[in-house]
Amino acid sequence: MAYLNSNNGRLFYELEGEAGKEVLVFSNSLGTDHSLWNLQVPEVLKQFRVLRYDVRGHGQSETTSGPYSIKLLANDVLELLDHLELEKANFCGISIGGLTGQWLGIHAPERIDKLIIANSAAKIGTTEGWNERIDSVRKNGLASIEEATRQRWFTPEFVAANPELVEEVLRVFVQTDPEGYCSCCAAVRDADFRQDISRIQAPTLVIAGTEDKVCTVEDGGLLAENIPDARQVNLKAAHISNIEAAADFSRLLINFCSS
Ligand SMILES: O=C(O)CCC(=O)CC(=O)O
Repeated sequence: MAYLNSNNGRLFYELEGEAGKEVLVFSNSLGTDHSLWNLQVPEVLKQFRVLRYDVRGHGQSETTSGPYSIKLLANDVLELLDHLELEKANFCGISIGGLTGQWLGIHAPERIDKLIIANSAAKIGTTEGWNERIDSVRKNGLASIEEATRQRWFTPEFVAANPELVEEVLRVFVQTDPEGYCSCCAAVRDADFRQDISRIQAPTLVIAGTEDKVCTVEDGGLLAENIPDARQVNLKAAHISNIEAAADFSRLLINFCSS
């Protein structure tokens, strides 16, 4: 575990695995941190080096003054790769992490080997919806939207069967710095890659959740239809599919990156 000073902000990261293996970078969703990938890492490490980090304003990464942009968040990844002298890597991002992946695929194709965009979209939500969420979090804190978040992130069946796992994810959520969260909400609000995704050259795997109401199967379809070398797989899960369908997610990811 280590820190990098990136664009005047301290970024937390962890690089694991044997030097010489290909690298897979994981980028977390809004209100989570690098621990989101705990269920993937042991399997992935059998074949890849794993680079995880906390998105700016989340976990142990610093909350610099906002609002943020996806370009800023993607440049954090490029600085991390430069710092670790990694010329190219596979990149897997979920939701806001998937937007970061799209930016990298469009603007830094020479740094991205294979791209996995999970539970994301070329445009997520509406300006009004994001502004309402920002106002509500600034006034009432993240705990005030915890229950609604649980319902968007996991199906009721998964919550009932895995209460401790779900509570652990939500514990990270309520501990997230509200200002960091709001600054990232603004980055999601302002991102719209619908006109640009056709420029992504990296082989791309789009993963969607059949029960995801935030980034739908149709949102995944728009990505898969417009990115030239993309295919889509739908998992039976809500928004946080890498946890709700962890084994299938890991298998897909590993098969795709090793093909
Ligand atoms: O999860 C993200 O990174 C952004 C999309 C979102 O609104 C997630 C949520 O809180 O339901």
